[in-house]
Amino acid sequence: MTTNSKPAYRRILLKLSGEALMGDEGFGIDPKVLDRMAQEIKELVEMGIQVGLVIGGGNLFRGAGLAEAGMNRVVGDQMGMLATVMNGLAMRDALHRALVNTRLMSAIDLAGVCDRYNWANAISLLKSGRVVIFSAGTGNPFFTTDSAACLRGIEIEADAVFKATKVDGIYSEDPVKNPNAELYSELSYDEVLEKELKVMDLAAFTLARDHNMPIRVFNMNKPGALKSVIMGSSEGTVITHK
Ligand SMILES: Nc1ncnc2c1ncn2[C@@H]1O[C@H](COP(=O)(O)OP(=O)(O)O)[C@@H](O)[C@H]1O
Ligand SMILES: O=c1ccn([C@@H]2O[C@H](COP(=O)(O)OP(=O)(O)O)[C@@H](O)[C@H]2O)c(=O)[nH]1
Repeated sequence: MTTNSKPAYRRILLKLSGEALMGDEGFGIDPKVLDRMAQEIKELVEMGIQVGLVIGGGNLFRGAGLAEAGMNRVVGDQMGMLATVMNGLAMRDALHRALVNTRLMSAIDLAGVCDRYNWANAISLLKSGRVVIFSAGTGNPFFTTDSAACLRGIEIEADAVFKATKVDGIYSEDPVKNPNAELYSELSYDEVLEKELKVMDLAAFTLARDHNMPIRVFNMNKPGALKSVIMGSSEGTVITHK
């Protein structure tokens, strides 16, 4: 592992899955996990890194799951998007308690709760050192927050999308099912497609590929891993054109 004394990135888009917020609970938000993540994000802000954040909603609702149970898919997706706003509110609160200036934006109008997503405002807030949380995904059903992370990452001209996950990176197979799976440190977009590795859904992935947005997958359950990858360690897996 090699690290430099200066951060390797200037502006990042960090994607946290909703499940990452629930810790060991089966549902909802674990305040201890939220506070730890807020502290880790604070460290980045103190190093001068501009942080955009996309949070999932899978700890509360997923449209596909609700549709399987009989609900209309669009309504289920709307509930999923609102779940990401709830997670965003909780994360903003944790960041404010950690004394980090943070703005919450939503792709859906929620006047009185948070700002409506606005690209120009987001850029100027990031430049002034605020963390900006992009919630409600893309604002459209049938998409995921991985798509939102790639979309916002491209829009704000982030250096890379950092996908925080529960495993150490991308493996030759699902490491939960096969503990002997091989961890990749680098992959090209084409290799991910050829090998059918499940990194994110295809819509999100092809958006990143077409706009040359590097994706780094790393394990957020490891304390300090976020700072370590930002400082240029080779932890996790990076996907680029190579
Ligand atoms: N080739 C693979 N490499 C790494 N993880 C994989 C792979 N295939 C499936 N997975 C699974 O994907 C999960 C992480 O996906 P992620 O998108 O972060 O979760 P979520 O679906 O909660 O958003 C891991 O827990 C792992 O079990
Ligand atoms: O652009 C979007 C992003 C999210 N969602 C809905 O919000 C849910 C929660 O997002 P996601 O599953 O991506 O969360 P994560 O897996 O990251 O926790 C999804 O299942 C969808 O129902 C949506 O409809 N459009």
